[in-house]
Amino acid sequence: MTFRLGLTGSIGMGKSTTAQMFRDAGLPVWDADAAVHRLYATDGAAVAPIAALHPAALTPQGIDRPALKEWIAADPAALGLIESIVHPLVAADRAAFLASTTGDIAVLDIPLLFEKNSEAEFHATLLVTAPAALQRARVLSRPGMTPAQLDLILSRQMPDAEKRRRSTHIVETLTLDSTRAFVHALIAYIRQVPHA
Ligand SMILES: CC(C)(COP(=O)(O)OP(=O)(O)OC[C@H]1O[C@@H](n2cnc3c(N)ncnc32)[C@H](O)[C@@H]1O)[C@@H](O)C(=O)NCCC(=O)NCCS
Ligand SMILES: Nc1ncnc2c1ncn2[C@@H]1O[C@H](COP(=O)(O)OP(=O)(O)OP(=O)(O)O)[C@@H](O)[C@H]1O
Repeated sequence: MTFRLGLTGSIGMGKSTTAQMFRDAGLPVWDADAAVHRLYATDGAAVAPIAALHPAALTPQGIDRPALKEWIAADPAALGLIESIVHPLVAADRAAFLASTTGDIAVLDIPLLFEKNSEAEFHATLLVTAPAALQRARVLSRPGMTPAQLDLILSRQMPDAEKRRRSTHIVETLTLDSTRAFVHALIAYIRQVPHA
């Protein structure tokens, strides 16, 4: 049995950095965002069904994300329609990854894990978090990001406090060394604890 560890966290909390630490420790990591990028790329499985719903999103490079965002902004039904195509394909990609994984622990990096109420699909969940001021400073240091844009993104994400309540494990990504030590300790802990 492969132990499924769900990894999640809000914008700028250090999810990608932490996922890389699990990779460096030798664990297989599946990335939900990367799966969606594959599905939208040329010949990706979501290209034809999404183009059938919204032809303006079709380009030679696959599905155009800005075109989808315009559609979502203009039509309240759009996101639900996109999700009804993308989510089963993402689930199939994840199932194929898990079926091909022989390791004892697999990490599944899923930005919307709690927003989509998926926690029952994992043996444990790890939330990456940081104090709000550190999160802001990290995100605002990205080129092109403004305080107004960040506030809009944060207002649409589930509050960090709610994610903290729902996760089984939490790591504060204050320094790279302390986070790496936590990652190694969590792997050792999961390997010690008997699970079905
Ligand atoms: C809306 C799209 C075109 C925006 O793409 P873009 O590259 O600009 O941004 P990105 O994918 O990083 O998303 C930005 C933010 O939008 C929010 N978001 C994206 N998808 C969803 C969704 N289905 N429900 C709620 N929020 C969402 C998230 O908070 C995310 O952090 C894209 O996210 C999309 O096609 N989403 C639908 C597919 C989906 O559900 N993906 C989520 C992973 S399964
Ligand atoms: N453990 C850590 N210690 C110190 N700084 C960190 C740590 N993890 C991440 N950071 C810093 O925070 C920034 C954001 O990290 P990262 O890109 O991993 O976040 P993310 O949660 O994946 O973001 P997003 O959800 O926006 O993609 C990085 O530029 C990095 O400098």
